[in-house]
Amino acid sequence: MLNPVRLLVSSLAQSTRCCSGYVFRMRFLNSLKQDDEACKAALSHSDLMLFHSLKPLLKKNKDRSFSSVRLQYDDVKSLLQKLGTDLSLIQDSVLIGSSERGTALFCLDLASVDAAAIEEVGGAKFVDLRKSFFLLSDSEAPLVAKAQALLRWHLTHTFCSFSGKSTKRNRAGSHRITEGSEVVHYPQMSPVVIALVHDGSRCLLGRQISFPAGLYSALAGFCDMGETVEEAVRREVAEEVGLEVLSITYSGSQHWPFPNSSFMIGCFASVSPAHSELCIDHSELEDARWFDLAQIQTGLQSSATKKGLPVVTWFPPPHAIAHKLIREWVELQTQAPPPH
Ligand SMILES: NC(=O)C1=CN([C@@H]2O[C@H](COP(=O)(O)OP(=O)(O)OC[C@H]3O[C@@H](n4cnc5c(N)ncnc54)[C@H](O)[C@@H]3O)[C@@H](O)[C@H]2O)C=CC1
Ligand SMILES: [Mg+2]
Repeated sequence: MLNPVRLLVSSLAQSTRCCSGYVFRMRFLNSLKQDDEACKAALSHSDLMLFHSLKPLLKKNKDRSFSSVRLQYDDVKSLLQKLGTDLSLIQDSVLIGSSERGTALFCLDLASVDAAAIEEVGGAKFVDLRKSFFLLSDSEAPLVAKAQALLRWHLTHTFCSFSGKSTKRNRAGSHRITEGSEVVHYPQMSPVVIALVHDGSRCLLGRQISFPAGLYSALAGFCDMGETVEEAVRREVAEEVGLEVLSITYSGSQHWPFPNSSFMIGCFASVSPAHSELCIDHSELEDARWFDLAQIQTGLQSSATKKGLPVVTWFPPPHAIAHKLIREWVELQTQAPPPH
C-alpha cells in the first residue's frame, strides 16, 4: 500500500504545480491538520524540535550564536531507545511547520524523560523560553515560541471546561475534541493592543513596576470582549495615561508568548500636542514619559543596566514589536519631507 503522506505530497505537487513552494507548504500543512492517517505517516519522516517541561533544546554554534536542535524522527527514536523510554511518547508530537519538499516539522515535550540525559546525548541544553527567545535569531524565535505555546495549550487543556470530560487531540495537535461529543477546542490566544503614542515631535513610553530597571516600552493592554482594535487603543491610552487619541494607524502584529499566548496588534496613536499632559494611573504604570527623537536614539543604543551601575533608559529588544514600533517612528521622523 502507498504511504498516505507520499500520496498527499504527489497529489498536492500536481495540483499546485503552477504555484509557489509557499502555496504547496500551506496546503500540505492544512491537509495534515485534517487527515490523521497522513499526519501519522508524515511524523515518521519528519524533523522534530525537542522541549523539556516547555523549555526548548538549544545548541551553541561555532560563531557563538544559538539555534534550536532539530532531530530526524529516527534519531529521536534512537535517543528514546538509548534512554530506555517508551517510544509511543513520540505520538505526542505537535505539528508546527514543513519544508517546501514536504518534510513536516513537529515539536515534542519530553518532560517525562531525564533532561540531563537528553542534554548529554544531544550535546545541547534546555533553556527557559524567555532566555531562548532573545538568544535565537529573528527567524527562529517565533517558531520556537509558537511550538511552546501549542505544547503549553495541550498540557493545560486535557479536560473540557464545560463538561469536565477528558479531551483528545487530533494527530496534528491543531485542536482537541471532548470525548464522546463533537465539541471542538482550538488553541487560544489573547488579543493585545500595543500603541506607540506620539504628538508630532515626541513619543510616549511607560514602564510597569515589574519591568527591569530603566526599561520603557509602548503602552499595551488586553482587548476587552466586544471591542474593536481602535476602541481598545483609545481605552488603554485613556486608562493608563489620561490622554485622548485622535487617530490610529496599524503597523504590524506579533505572537508574544509571555506570560501566555498574546496576539499583539501594533499601532501608532496620535494625540494633540496641545493636550499632551499626562495623568498616569499609578496602579497600572510606575511611570510614563514623553521622549524626543534624540532621547529615543540614545535609548535604542542602550541595554539593561548592569548590577552596581547607574540606571540607564533602554527599550525592548529587537524581537519585541514595541522595538519595531519605536524604530519605525524614528525612521518617520528622520525621513526627508516629501517635495511640494
Ligand atoms: N511584545 C512587546 O513588544 C510587548 C508585549 N507586551 C505584552 O502585552 C501584554 C499586555 O500588557 P499589559 O500592560 O500587562 O496589559 P493591561 O494593561 O491590559 O494590564 C494587564 C491586566 O489586564 C487584565 N487582563 C485582562 N484580560 C487579560 C488576559 N486575557 N490575560 C491576562 N490578563 C488580562 C489582568 O488584570 C492583568 O493584570 C503583557 O502580557 C506583555 O507581556 C507589553 C509590552 C511590549
Ligand atoms: Mg498596560
